[in-house]
Formats: sequence, structure tokens, C-alpha cells
Amino acid sequence: MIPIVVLSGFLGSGKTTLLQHALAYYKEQGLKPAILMNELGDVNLDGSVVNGQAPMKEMLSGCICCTIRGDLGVELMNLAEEYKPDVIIVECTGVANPMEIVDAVTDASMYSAMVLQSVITVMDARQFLDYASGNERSKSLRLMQDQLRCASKLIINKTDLLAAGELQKVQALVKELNPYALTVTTQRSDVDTNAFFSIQGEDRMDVSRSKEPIADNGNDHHSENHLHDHDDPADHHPADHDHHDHHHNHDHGHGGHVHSYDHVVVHTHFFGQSVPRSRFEQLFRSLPAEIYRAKGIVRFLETEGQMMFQFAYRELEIIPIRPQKPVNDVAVLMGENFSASEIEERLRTLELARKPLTGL
Ligand SMILES: Nc1nc2c(ncn2[C@@H]2O[C@H](COP(=O)(O)OP(=O)(O)OP(=O)(O)O)[C@@H](O)[C@H]2O)c(=O)[nH]1
Repeated sequence: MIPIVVLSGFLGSGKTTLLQHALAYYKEQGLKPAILMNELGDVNLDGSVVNGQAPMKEMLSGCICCTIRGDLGVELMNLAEEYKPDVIIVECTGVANPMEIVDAVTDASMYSAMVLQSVITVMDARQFLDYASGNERSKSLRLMQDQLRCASKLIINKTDLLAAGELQKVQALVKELNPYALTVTTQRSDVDTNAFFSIQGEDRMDVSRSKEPIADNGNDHHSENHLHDHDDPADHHPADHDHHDHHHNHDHGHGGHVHSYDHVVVHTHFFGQSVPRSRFEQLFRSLPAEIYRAKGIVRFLETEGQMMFQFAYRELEIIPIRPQKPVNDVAVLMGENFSASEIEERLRTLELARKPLTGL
């Protein structure tokens, strides 16, 4: 039986950071992990972070829980057959409802030797608290709550971004939503890896219990209403600045829990040239609040080589990278109901600016 560990969590909460801890742990244990990654955009940037550390399959341009849900079982089986791993880690896009993944894994385990080990949900404590205390973006809040509810293990991450006293508030909210999960608080998803990733049988997830809070009408997952607009990633060419918006309109038949992600917009922009770093940073400082996540690879006029950037909950991080194989310069922006054409325009203007901002 190959144990499956599902990593869930909202966009930018710290899943990939956690994945790296998991990979280091399995290596230390002499175990062979394999990874199945799912990204909403056309490019898998997280993949380049973990590249080479473990066999990996990618499912791009869709959310595991809908269009490619059927493929999940197939991909899991392919991974299992090809690499005979000791454990498979599934990292899903931040807008996936992990219940769907849990279902797909349980489907797969019916006809192959796999078992769901755990669903680990990572949450951005700051973001969750802000969403929970405001009325805005209630759809995202609902998704976060679902991700929390179905976890067997929970990580309250980014505690460094909380003010004194706020952690207790988050913990209380989390406990209310999910009193069952093993819950820890972390910075940089730094968990006790043995407690979170050990693949001992007795620690396996009780799937039926985790389903209780949101499933009330059996397995009515096929009555879903999907509206996806996916384009062939092979069509992309770095120079053509093409962009694609993916609108997700999920209307899952969970009776009482209707999930509608039609508000989620993903915009992909391929850079054709280097840009001034100061202007790039300024663009991110002034992004509309609706864009809550961006990541990508960029080259700056001022420096050599490629940089990976991460923008999560208004914080921009830029780190130099040395990719093992050529990777495109690209920006993927995700958010709710933002104007992709406006962002595209700003990115194009950025590319035309051949000089840094004056005075910086
Ligand atoms: N301040 C702070 N930043 C963190 C922490 N953990 C992770 N980050 C940063 O948050 C950003 C997103 O982290 P990832 O691990 O890529 O998040 P993710 O959940 O995989 O993101 P998606 O793939 O978009 O869903 C990165 O810039 C991380 O360095 C933390 O505890 N505190």
C-alpha cells in the first residue's frame, strides 16, 4: 500500500515550503517519495523549486478537483508503477477543495494499492484572520474554511506576521472549525516532520470522519457544473505575450455547501526581456488588492541571471535562481475578479521601461 499525503492550503500559504521539509525528511529516513503537483496556471514554478529532488508529475492548467479530477487517479497510478515510491505527496492548487481530492484518492485506492495517509492543510494565519474578521472575499474565506475542515493535520503558518494576542484568536477560530486535527503553529512551515510525515499505518486518516462536516448527500460529486477555459500550454511562446484567463465556476453539489470559484482569475504573462527592478517592485507595491498571489521568474536589467519572485499577501520576495534546465521568464498572477487586461497593460509598460525609476 502506497500512502498518499495531500497538501492543501490557500494560495501562498506555505505548501511548497512544507513540501521541501517533507522531502528532506523522507531523504533522511531513506524513503523514496514521488510528487504530484497541480497548478492553476500554465507553468509550474513550484516544480522548479523541488526539481530533481524526487520524481514528479505535473497537472497544469486546471484544478485537480474538477476537469482533471479523473486524471488524478491515473497519474497516481502512473507514478506508483513507474517509480515504485514509498509515499506520494499531492500538492494541490490553492483554490482546490481538498474534499474532491480526498474523493479522487479514495477512488484510486479502490483499484490500486494506495491509501490516504493524511490531508495536511497549511494556512496563512494573517490572511485567515483578516478574511475571518472582514466581510470581503467571503468565497475565499469559505474555501479556506473547507480546507481547514477536512484536514487531518493543520499548520497555522506565518505566525511572524501576527501581532501579540492574534494567534490565540486564530487558534480559537481554527479549533471551532476543526477540533479533530493535529494542529501546530509555525513559521516557514517548520513542523515536527516526524509527526507530520511519518508513514506509519496507525496514523492513517479516518476518511469518513473528515467527510462529515461538509458531505451530507452521499457521493454526489458528479453533478458538478464546470466552466473552464483552458488553453493548450504548448501554444505559449515566450515572445508572444499571450495571456489566458482561467475562470473557475464550480458549483459542487454538496447540499448546503455550494462552492463557487468563478471569481478566481489567473493571468499568465511571459516576459520577452529584462525589466528594471525598481519599477518591477513598484508595480507589485501598487497592485490592486484583488490580486492576492503572484509568482514567477524574471530577469532584471541591473543584475545577471534569473530571479524567482513570490508575492503572497502583499509581501514580495525575490531570490536568485540557477535552474537546471532553461525556464521561461514569466509572471503568474492570481486573484479575484481583477482586470487581466489592465495588469497585462502594466506589465507591458514595465517591459518598455528601459531605465530604473529616478531617485531610487
Ligand atoms: N513571512 C512569512 N513568509 C512565509 C512563511 N512561510 C512561507 N512564506 C513565504 O510565502 C510565500 C509563499 O510560500 P509557498 O510555500 O510558495 O506557498 P504555496 O502555498 O506553495 O503557494 P501556491 O503554490 O501559490 O499555492 C513564499 O514567498 C514564502 O517564502 C512564514 O512563516 N512567514
